[in-house]
Amino acid sequence: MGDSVVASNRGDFKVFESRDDLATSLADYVAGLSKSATEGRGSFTVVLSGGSLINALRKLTEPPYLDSVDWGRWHVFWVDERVVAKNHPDSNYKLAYDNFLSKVPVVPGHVYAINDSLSAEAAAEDYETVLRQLAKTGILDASKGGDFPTFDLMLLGIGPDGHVASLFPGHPLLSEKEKWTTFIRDSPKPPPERITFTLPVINSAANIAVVVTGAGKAEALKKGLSDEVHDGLLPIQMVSPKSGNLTWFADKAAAVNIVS
Ligand SMILES: O=C1O[C@H](COP(=O)(O)O)[C@@H](O)[C@H](O)[C@H]1O
Repeated sequence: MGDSVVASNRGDFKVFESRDDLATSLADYVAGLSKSATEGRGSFTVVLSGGSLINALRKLTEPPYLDSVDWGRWHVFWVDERVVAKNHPDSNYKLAYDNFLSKVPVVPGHVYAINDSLSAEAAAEDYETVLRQLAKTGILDASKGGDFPTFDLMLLGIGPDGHVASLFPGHPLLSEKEKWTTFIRDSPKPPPERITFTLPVINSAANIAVVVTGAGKAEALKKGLSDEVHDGLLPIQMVSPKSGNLTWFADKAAAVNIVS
């Protein structure tokens, strides 16, 4: 399949010859985590990003994954959402539904979309209430101690500026230490109003996969893998699971500054 694993002190870093090879390896990885979670706790809690990540999940909608994954035990969340209607072209829910969720037999009641009838602030509060309720019922693992839930898998993309979720470089939201979800009204990337998981929730996940494709992300990926600080840490540099695993999936174009 032409992939290589490159030494990194920031988790497992995998580089792929093509986006197709990356998508196959990502499908294997997600299916493996789904199997261990469903055979263990009985459910698999997976958090999606928007953007290019969704296309990288496409192999999961095909055999053998379509038939072998226990989709009925999946519970699906969003790491961030734009404050737009669910049928708006900017909606992360719409992107995931059209290209992924509508093609696999996930239970509709296990898909936790952000409420699109509320303001940014109210939608963030509402989503946190939903998550806290799921933590009480045991769907969401809150057994590890600490103040934050442990999602089985957090699937992240990164922007060319090094942003993750809707956490942007230099933004005060990067300092949030208590809330599970929060909102932004001045996102530098449109649309300006969004809600997002906070860094403590992201970093409490059992597994975080960062998926990076294309030459436009090469600089952000290089910085994301390094400890060097220029004008503060980039959001991607602040992604560092407390006790979980961090795995990077990059194509050759994105990894051009790291491997030759
Ligand atoms: O605005 C967003 O951007 C990031 C990165 O998107 P990409 O298309 O450059 O991969 C995405 O991860 C996030 O969920 C989204 O809201």
